[in-house]
Amino acid sequence: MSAAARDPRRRTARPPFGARLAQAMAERGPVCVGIDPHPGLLEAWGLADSPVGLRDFSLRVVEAVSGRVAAVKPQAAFFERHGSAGVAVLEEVLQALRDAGTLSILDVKRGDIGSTMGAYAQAYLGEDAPAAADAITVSPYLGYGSLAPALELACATGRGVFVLALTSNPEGAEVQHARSSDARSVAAGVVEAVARSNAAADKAGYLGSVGLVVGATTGGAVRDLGIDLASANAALLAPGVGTQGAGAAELRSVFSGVRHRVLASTSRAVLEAGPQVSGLRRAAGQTREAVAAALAW
Ligand SMILES: O=c1ccn([C@@H]2O[C@H](COP(=O)(O)O)[C@@H](O)[C@H]2O)c(=O)[nH]1
Repeated sequence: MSAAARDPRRRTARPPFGARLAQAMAERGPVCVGIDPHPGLLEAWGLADSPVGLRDFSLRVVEAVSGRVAAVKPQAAFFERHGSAGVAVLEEVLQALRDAGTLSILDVKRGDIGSTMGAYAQAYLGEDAPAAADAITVSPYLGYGSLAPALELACATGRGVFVLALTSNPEGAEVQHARSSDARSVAAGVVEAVARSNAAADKAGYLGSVGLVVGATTGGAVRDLGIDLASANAALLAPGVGTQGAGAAELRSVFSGVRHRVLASTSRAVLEAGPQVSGLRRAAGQTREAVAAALAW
């Protein structure tokens, strides 16, 4: 491979992630299905808790939902727990999604000092990286500026990032709801930073490629913290739908005024309908219909 081809910043003809996601949501609705191969789910599907079982599980999900939902979100942790063989399966799953023309959002929640963040960015957002996804989740809690290498590489390769703002777990509030001396909450600061990152796309009339993670379980936090989600020109990845308790009412209430930006994410609630591809497909379709109705899609 030439040095130019190895350069992870090599510009690509791929359209920006924000535009690709907006198109996928317009065509396939506002749902993302997670691939979370929990040991209990592998057992329930009659599969071994091994890289072989992991591969069978994940590729069945890809077969069931590709082309039927806007995006698929593999959870890296469930692959990494199988060591290097599990990571090889993750790379295969990401390739299968590419082959199927379905957007991948790799849930890795990376965040580190800028120089190390550059290496993470090359691993997941580099042009020819084996584990490249269309987008990844990142954590801004080492400072939003530390994410710059990921934002820059995503922009160069037509990929995206989703920045954790208000996570779906109850423990997130102790950090994300904290207020600084000017009374602004940490989460509101993250949303403002994302709005700045997406400003050029906004001006050009496109959805930005820097999304936000806002859990569907976060109740009145968006309102109580005075967060203006609409200002961010960002897709809103909303985990927490299904097993964590959020449904139609929560989606309507948390995302009032920004419903058209929401990409609702659900994993176990669909995966429990396996192991048959037909069952998974039916569950994903029902979720898509229910979420679309809730968000008046
Ligand atoms: O705030 C967040 C961010 C990410 N997640 C991830 O989404 C899925 C949720 O799985 P379910 O089975 O639908 O509960 C999982 O991979 C989480 O790590 C989240 O839940 N909340």
